Amino acid sequence: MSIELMIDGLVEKGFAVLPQFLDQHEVNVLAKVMQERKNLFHQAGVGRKEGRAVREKIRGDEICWIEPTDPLAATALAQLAEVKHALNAHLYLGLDELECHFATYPVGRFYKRHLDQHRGEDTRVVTIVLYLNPEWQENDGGELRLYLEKEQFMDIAPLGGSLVVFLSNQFEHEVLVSKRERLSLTGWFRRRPI
Ligand SMILES: O=C(O)CCC(=O)C(=O)O
Ligand SMILES: [Fe+2]
Repeated sequence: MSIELMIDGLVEKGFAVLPQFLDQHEVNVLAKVMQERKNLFHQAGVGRKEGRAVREKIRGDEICWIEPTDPLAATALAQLAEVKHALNAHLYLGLDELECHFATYPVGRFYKRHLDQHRGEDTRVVTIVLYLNPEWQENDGGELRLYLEKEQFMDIAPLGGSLVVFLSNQFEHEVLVSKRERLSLTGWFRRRPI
């Protein structure tokens, strides 16, 4: 993995894509962990606090939160901790913990355009998405569409092992309809509340 390239991308554009951040073996391990925890997943919601609700026309993924000490996710979490250290060392972001969950989009599901940082007191600073689909094909859909300036956008296929990193308050994004079950580990590096 090339942390330098990631830092350059974040400084210049606010986002970076790192293909093969995780090796195929580790991708398979995590995909299997997801499979084994199938009955711990629940339908994801949108909104905050009392307003939080499941709205499948906005967001159709099912999620399962990951504890920082989860032994079966330890390799990936250690690599992500290195990412955090690099971000803090080079960009002085003051990132603290990683809040993360596994997510699965069953066939036909999507997540409409949104921003990850909620208005108000939210401390999510950097979004990371690590894809766990070993054999994703071009026509399987499920791309992450990242909105750039002037309504331009970039589509990123959820290829197994690739990591996408972006500043949470700067990029609206959406997940296009997935034609196959689509797996990922999604997370947010948070800043300590002041
Ligand atoms: O899975 C992805 O590509 C993005 C997921 C996402 O936007 C989210 O969970 O907030
Ligand atoms: Fe998002």
